[in-house]
Amino acid sequence: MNSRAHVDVLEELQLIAAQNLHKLDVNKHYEVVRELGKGTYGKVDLVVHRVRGTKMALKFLRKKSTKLRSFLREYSVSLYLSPCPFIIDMYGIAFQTNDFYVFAQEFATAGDLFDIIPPQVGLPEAVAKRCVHQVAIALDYLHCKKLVHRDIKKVKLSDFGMTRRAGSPVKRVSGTIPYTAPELCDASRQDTFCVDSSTDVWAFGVLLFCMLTGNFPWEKAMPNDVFYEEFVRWQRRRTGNAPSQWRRFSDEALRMFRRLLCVDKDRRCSVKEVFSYFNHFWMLDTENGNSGSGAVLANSAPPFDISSSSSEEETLVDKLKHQSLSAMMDSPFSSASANGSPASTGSYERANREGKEGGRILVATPIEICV
Ligand SMILES: Nc1ncnc2c1ncn2[C@@H]1O[C@H](COP(=O)(O)OP(=O)(O)OP(=O)(O)O)[C@@H](O)[C@H]1O
Repeated sequence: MNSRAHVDVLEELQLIAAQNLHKLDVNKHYEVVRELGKGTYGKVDLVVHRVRGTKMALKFLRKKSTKLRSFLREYSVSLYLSPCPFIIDMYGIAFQTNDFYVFAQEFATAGDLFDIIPPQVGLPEAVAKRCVHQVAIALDYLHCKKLVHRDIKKVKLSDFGMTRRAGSPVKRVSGTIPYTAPELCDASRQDTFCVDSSTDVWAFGVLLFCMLTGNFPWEKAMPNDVFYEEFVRWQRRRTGNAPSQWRRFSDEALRMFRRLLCVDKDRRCSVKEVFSYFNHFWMLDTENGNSGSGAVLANSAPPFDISSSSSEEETLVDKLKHQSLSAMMDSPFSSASANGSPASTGSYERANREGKEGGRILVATPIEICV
C-alpha cells in the first residue's frame, strides 16, 4: 500500500470520528476511579465503563488548548495503529464534554517506564531486551505505515499527538530534551523541516541507553554538551576509546549504538536493524542479571507480519462506520470479558496480543508500560 492510501485511511477515520463525536456526561457512563496523570494538554483518568464493567484510561484534552483537528488526528492515528500488540489498545470510543475532547485507551497497568528503571543502574539486560524488542516492533509497524512518532519515551507506544506522516513539513519545536536528534537541536537551521523516521531511530537509541544504564547519555545533542561532544568524537572515529559511560557495553552493542545514533541522519540505520544484535550480549558486566541465555531473546525476528494489508484497514474503517454512540454501548472494537479486560477484536494481530493462536508465535510477552 502506498503512503497516499495510508493517509486516505487516516482521513476517513478522522471524518467518521468527527461525525460521531457526541456530547456525553462522563459520570453517567463511567465510574471515575482515579487520575492516572496529567499531560500538557489535559489529564488521563482511570475509569470503569458502567455497562461493560471494563477498566479504561480516558484521555481528556482541554478544548481551550486543543484544536478539534489535532484531537481527531491523535485519536485516528491511535486507532489506526492499535492492531499492533505493542501499541496501546483502543476501544473505538471518542466523545466530548463541555470542556474536553475525550477518547478511551487500554489501561496500561505497569505505569511509567522511568518508575521501573533503577536510576544510575538500569534494567537487567534480559528485561531491557524485552522492552527494546517490543518498542522496535511497534516503531517498525509505524514506520511501515509511513508515520513518524516524534515523541518516543515510552515502552508500550502510546500518545500519538505528535505523530505525522513521513515527509510532511512541520515547525521546529522550541526546547530540546535528551531524546531530540542533533539535526533538530540546532536552532540555527531553518524553522521548518520534513518529518523523517530517522528522528525516531535516534530517540530509540537514546531510550535504549537509558534502559540499560539508568542515565541519559547527554542533556542535549549539541556541541556545548561535553558528553555529546565526547560521543561524537568517538562516533566519528577521531578517538579509539569509547567515552567512559559507554565502556560498559560489549563491542556488538557499541556497533549497534553507532548505527542507531549516527550523527548524519541519512546514514542512520532503520529501527529493525536492532533485531540483528539480539543474539549478542550487550553488557560486559555480568552482575546486572546479564549472565546466561536469559539475556538473549529466543528469536530475533519480529513476531508478526508488520506489513499492513488493505483489507485490515478496510475492516477498521468499516467497524468505525457502524459505530454508533460507542461511548455508551459496546463498541465494535472490543467487548467486555469476565475479568474486565478487552477481548479480542478479531484481528489476528490483536488475537496474538491476548495469547490466542493465529498462526503466529509471540516471542516476547507484552510489557505494559507507558511513560
Ligand atoms: N493508557 C494509560 N494507562 C495508564 N496510564 C496512562 C495512560 N495514558 C497516560 N497515562 C498516564 O497519564 C500521564 C499523562 O499522559 P498524557 O498522554 O496525557 O501525557 P504525557 O505523554 O505524559 O505528557 P505530554 O502530553 O506532555 O506529552 C502519563 O504520564 C501516564 O502516567
